[in-house]
Amino acid sequence: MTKLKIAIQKSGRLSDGSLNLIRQCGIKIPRMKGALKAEASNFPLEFLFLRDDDIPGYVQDGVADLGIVGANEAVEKDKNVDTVHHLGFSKCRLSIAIPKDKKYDGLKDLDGKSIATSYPKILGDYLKENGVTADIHEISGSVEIAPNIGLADAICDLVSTGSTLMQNNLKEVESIFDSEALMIATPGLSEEKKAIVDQLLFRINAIQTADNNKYILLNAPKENLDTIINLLPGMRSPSILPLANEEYVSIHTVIAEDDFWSKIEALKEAGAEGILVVPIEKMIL
Ligand SMILES: Nc1ncnc2c1ncn2[C@@H]1O[C@H](COP(=O)(O)OP(=O)(O)OP(=O)(O)O)[C@@H](O)[C@H]1O
Ligand SMILES: O=P(O)(O)OC[C@H]1O[C@H](OP(=O)(O)OP(=O)(O)O)[C@H](O)[C@@H]1O
Ligand SMILES: [Mg+2]
Repeated sequence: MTKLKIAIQKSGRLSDGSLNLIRQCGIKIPRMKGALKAEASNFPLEFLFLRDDDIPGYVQDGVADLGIVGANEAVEKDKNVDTVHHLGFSKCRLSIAIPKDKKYDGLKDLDGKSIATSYPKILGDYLKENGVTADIHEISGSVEIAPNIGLADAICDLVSTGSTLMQNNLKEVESIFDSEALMIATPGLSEEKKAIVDQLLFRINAIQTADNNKYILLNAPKENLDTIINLLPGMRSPSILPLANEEYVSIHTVIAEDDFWSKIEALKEAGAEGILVVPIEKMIL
């Protein structure tokens, strides 16, 4: 039977998100501690647990058919791989930062300076596009320490909350690349393998759609039913159920998480009561 091999990060910022996604897809991974390979028991998928830096290369070469990596790593490694899905977790940005007490009036201030980074390609392309000539000093980790030990004038590294920059007396001056986890694939997979990728993507889409929506239940006075229904753009139209109190009905529908908070005041004003918002596990449109 054809099986797909998927490379995921062994341990680090992508591991939990990758494993959670696979589990939410209903795929069981019997993982032995320390094992670098595992096979799903209920889906034609084999897992390789690797360093994230190696994943784009392994996917290009077909050692793995699929991989989950940050967009930052996928673009930096510049391998011949297809992006098959944006996964929406491990969101961060690649930013240039300088010592907090240094003046900064714009990119031209970086001319002639040295910048330490683990992302020489993304940074190099960005500087070139913006006509800045700086010396890129490649280091593989703990980049934020560089200005404090006289290794470079500035850094270019991943930022999420900004707390690592703050702890190292640095300030973010340019955000140059937005990243999130991507699913990448070897170009030209066989039809059998593509069919398995499609099954996996079907499940992932159902989870992502569910995550972006909420199931909402509320009681509404019958006299304001039209107003309330107009506030609730359901998948098709809301379900209306009778209640013991005949002046009220119960409305059930699905609403985008983002919409919910913007509609809540208007719903209450129209007399909606007993509003329940329930997470959805899977949603197939
Ligand atoms: N602070 C963060 N918040 C969210 N996502 C992040 C953060 N830092 C990194 N990432 C994303 O997670 C990926 C992996 O980050 P991590 O720090 O685990 O890498 P690593 O130390 O290179 O791991 P490895 O040992 O596998 O090489 C990054 O390439 C990026 O896409
Ligand atoms: O803005 P923040 O929320 O502070 O996150 C940014 C930090 O997170 C990542 O490192 P990580 O903590 O994964 O450690 P690593 O350097 O060992 O990869 C990244 O390289 C930054 O240093
Ligand atoms: Mg790495």
